[in-house]
Amino acid sequence: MEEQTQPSSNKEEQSGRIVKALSGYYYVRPAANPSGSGSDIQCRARGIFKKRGESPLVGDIVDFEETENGEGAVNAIKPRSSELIRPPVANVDLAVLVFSVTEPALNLQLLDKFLVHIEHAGIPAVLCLSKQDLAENGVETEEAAQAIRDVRRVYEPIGYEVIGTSSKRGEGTAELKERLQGHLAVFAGQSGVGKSSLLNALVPGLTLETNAISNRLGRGKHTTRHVELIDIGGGFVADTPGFSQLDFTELGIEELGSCFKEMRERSSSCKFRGCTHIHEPECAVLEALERGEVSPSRHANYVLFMAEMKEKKRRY
Ligand SMILES: Nc1nc2c(ncn2[C@@H]2O[C@H](COP(=O)(O)OP(=O)(O)OP(=O)(O)O)[C@@H](O)[C@H]2O)c(=O)[nH]1
Ligand SMILES: [Zn+2]
Repeated sequence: MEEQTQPSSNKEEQSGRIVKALSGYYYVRPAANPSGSGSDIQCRARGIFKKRGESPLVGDIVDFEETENGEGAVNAIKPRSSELIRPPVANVDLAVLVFSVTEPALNLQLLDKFLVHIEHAGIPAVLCLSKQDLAENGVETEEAAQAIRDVRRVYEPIGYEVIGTSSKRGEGTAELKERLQGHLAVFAGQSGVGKSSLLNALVPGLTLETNAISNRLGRGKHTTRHVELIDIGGGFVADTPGFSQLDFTELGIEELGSCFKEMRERSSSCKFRGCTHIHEPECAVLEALERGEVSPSRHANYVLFMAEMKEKKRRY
């Protein structure tokens, strides 16, 4: 007991963040020296975690100490503000949902599905509309321009920030980088929307592979691919293809309504407790829908997800 409070000089306990996990090692960036990967300490986790059935996650803030062989040991994990299962990252406090205005075409149903998962995880979301250049001089210019207007009209009033970007032209990337300052963010979005291109635009010198086809054959398919945090200078981004296969297995049917912000806010005004906002009389959500204050596409997707969840429940 006594010894723990008297560390010898080279065993001083430090704090830091796990920025990478690979083959049983945790790479910790010391809080005192956050300058880059050169300062990372390759650590093992103490046996105590295994005994407790816990394991450190990328994103964790930890106490660690350096051991004799130039490596280190993780002694303690600080309480997490959030915990994602897939991708396995702790303390994510911002989700950037990336959707391209075209190629692939903007899919509001998928966007709402992402938002449900993010709301369920309790993480604030920013919507990033990528490939804006294609809305001006692409093959499907008019559709793309319309898609941008639709997203802003539907999502900004609910309280989601929308940032338009073009990695090709370097537009909006400074604004996005500014928004990421001080955060640990996760980028989510379907394959080919331009997530890697955005990260490359945000971080000078970063060279993530950017080609939808080779990604599909390569890293996008590796389910066991390790998670790594990218230091964007004043913030971190978890580079991970996770989130690609979204399903509702972790979500209870009764929780779905609370994952739609505009429904969550109105549900206390519904006549019935536990109102599903689908057929009940004096439902505040249905009334708002009637008045045009709740978006028809959002409500339709809510009804659709509800049906999907019920169907899944029947099958298992
Ligand atoms: N015109 C245009 N094309 C872009 C832009 N950003 C990305 N692309 C192209 O879109 C394709 C996919 O980009 P990636 O950055 O690999 O997309 P990703 O989302 O990382 O894809 P995955 O790794 O499969 O998830 C590539 O051919 C890019 O060149 C952009 O701003 N404008
Ligand atoms: Zn209701």
